[in-house]
Amino acid sequence: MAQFTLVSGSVGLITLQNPPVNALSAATRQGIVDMMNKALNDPEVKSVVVCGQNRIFCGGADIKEFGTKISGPPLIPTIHTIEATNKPVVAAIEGSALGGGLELALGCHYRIAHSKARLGLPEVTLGLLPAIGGSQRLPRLIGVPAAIELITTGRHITAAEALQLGLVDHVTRSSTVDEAIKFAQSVEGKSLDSRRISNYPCPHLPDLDAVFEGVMQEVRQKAHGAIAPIACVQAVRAAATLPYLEGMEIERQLMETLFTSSQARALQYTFFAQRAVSRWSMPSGARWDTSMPKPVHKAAVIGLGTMGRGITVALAQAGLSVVAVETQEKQLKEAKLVVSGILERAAQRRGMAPTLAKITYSHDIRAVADVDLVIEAVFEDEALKEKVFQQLSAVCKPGTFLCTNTSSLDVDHLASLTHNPELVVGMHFFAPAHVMKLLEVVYGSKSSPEALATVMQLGKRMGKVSVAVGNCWGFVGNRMLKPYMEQAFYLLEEGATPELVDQALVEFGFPMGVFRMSDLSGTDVYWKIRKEAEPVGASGQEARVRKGLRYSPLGDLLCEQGRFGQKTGQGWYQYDKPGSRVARPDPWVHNFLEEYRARHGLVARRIDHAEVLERCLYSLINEGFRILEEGIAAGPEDIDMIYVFGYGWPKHRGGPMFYASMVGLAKILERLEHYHRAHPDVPFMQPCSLLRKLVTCGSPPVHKWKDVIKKIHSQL
Ligand SMILES: CCCCCCC/C=C/C(=O)SCCNC(=O)CCNC(=O)[C@H](O)C(C)(C)COP(=O)(O)OP(=O)(O)OC[C@H]1O[C@@H](n2cnc3c(N)ncnc32)[C@H](O)[C@@H]1OP(=O)(O)O
Repeated sequence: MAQFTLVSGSVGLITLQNPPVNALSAATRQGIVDMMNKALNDPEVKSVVVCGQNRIFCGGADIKEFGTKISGPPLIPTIHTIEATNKPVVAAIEGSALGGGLELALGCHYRIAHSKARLGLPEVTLGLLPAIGGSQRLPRLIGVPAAIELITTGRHITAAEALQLGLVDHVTRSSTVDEAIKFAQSVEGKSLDSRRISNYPCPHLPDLDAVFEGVMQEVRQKAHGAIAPIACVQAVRAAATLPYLEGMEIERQLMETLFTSSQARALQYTFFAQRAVSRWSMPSGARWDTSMPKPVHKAAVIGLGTMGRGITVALAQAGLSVVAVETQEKQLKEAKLVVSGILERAAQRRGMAPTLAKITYSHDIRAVADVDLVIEAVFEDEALKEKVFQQLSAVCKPGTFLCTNTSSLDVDHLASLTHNPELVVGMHFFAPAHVMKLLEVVYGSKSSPEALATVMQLGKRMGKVSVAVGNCWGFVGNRMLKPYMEQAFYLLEEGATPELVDQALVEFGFPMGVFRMSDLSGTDVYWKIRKEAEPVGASGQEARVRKGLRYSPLGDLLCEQGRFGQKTGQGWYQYDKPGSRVARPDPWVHNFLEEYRARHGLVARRIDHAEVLERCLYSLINEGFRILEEGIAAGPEDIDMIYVFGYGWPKHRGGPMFYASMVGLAKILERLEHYHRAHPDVPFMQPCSLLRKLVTCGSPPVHKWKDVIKKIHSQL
């Protein structure tokens, strides 16, 4: 797991060997300890270079070992030995030096990085802190403000930025290991007194208390309830105020709390789940590793509204040639300006030339005749999309994949209008499409494995977390959102205010609550969908009943007042002016709710945050179990990644299905039964049979659910 070689007569080269990323597993740590002892005790060795096999220095601690009983030696004593030795030790950083890997490098006397290397302390993203001395050494080396920023965000930085910060001593474009060996030889026998970071005083900051107070406030606000960023600030504060060894003790204590926390488990689950969803499968048995994607060099976007513009940017940034089609001349001109502006600003930020030349604009759909893949992004109107798909099927070259950006329309129906339904796939982007990480990739009953593989690969090229899901109303994300929103309306009927519901959800960790979110995206978006699904007043239904089931018309009544949310300056909240982002509670809404309750004989009661969370979240989770049972999502990880990357579910809670497993499936079942007894006319509260089955099977951990689902399907 680590190899020792004597090179150039006097340099001990220690190579970490644990593919794919040389993570610091127990065996690798043992290897480092043994090889370092060998090097430091060998009189022939005058200097040491540490590097990683396969051009990657080290991806940090082995995340798979977290949550198991940790064996193997700790690294802190060895890092102290490295720092204290009189033989110069040089870290040769290629690929990545992350987490524990960078902490090891910080214990070395010199760091030489390849120009393409990436460095960072991303422990916070796993619910931890850099606890191999990183929280104490980094601020001593690069100063408190820069260290806080890197440690609390977990951001990976380039070698150039690392050089600028003083994190590395030299950046090279040639062989890093060769340079490190030459350099190590050049400093053999020289004093290392000025190279031991733990001896450095932390650079002085005037008004330290005020700085940390401000930082803590900012970090708390961004953390949405995550505890690791707070602990990171506390650890850096210890570095800034205490001698090194006392700071190390604070680092250890903070880590002890974080290491076993449910947040760390959730974040580590998310790390692996994000990677697991790329290994997709279809109910037919087709899989990611047996289905070949087709190359896509040139793509087209049809419709240049907000979504189409974002998709055009995402495709261009992924390096594709794009044909952007918009039939309305004014919209086309405006889109061109907006797309160019976004690409120019992004290129400026990255110090690169913009990719404008890759986009051609047209108002004629025939311009897409030679593209490999089309993404239709016209207005969410079934008749309009039908027409576009018929046109596309007629004008595109044979074999062109036809994709629809829809949030709820039937992919199979659109496919049925084309000559080759096997080439049709849904691509549900989230606004803004060039920013949001999630892409729901919807395969229809006729979509070929090749089509799905192609679109999943395209999603990866665009930097998306792409999740393959089956075709049903709302797919996974919006389908689960329906019961969540429905419960929020019922809570208003029963006595809650939009502020109370939203506050409970924000305290849970969402960036905003359901009503603020609805105002932001436009209250009329779901109004339109509701009107289509359940026409108001059809067959003389009562206002609060649809098809014999409970219905809340509150959202419809709000829209009838022209209160479409932020864009109109009024919705569930009031805003200073249309488009303003500052939401304030609105007495008009409170009055509107009171009048509504009075009209329907409803008596307001006190509703607490626990009830809001149980009703909104458990009904959403229940629908998630139905989705798993029906095979619309292949596993709980797929649902969780959709919610984390597309719907603002707090990452430190791992996604709704992981959260359910942490709460306890028996408790979720018991509460759903309770609410269903109280509201038998709300089918979303009726516990799904998969949930019952899992509870009967002893509530297995989330990674075992697939086995239970498979068993259910094989029994059907
Ligand atoms: C014993 C107790 C010690 C306590 C120490 C506490 C202090 C230190 C803590 C840490 O160091 S925590 C770990 C910090 N490191 C990270 O967060 C880095 C995580 N990895 C990445 O960001 C990326 O993987 C990468 C290194 C940038 C490489 O990216 P790339 O896109 O090239 O490959 P991936 O698909 O992401 O990964 C390939 C493969 O490797 C697995 N993997 C990656 N990193 C780790 C790791 N640190 N531990 C275990 N496994 C890791 C990853 O899951 C992939 O596996 P498969 O999914 O393909 O099976």
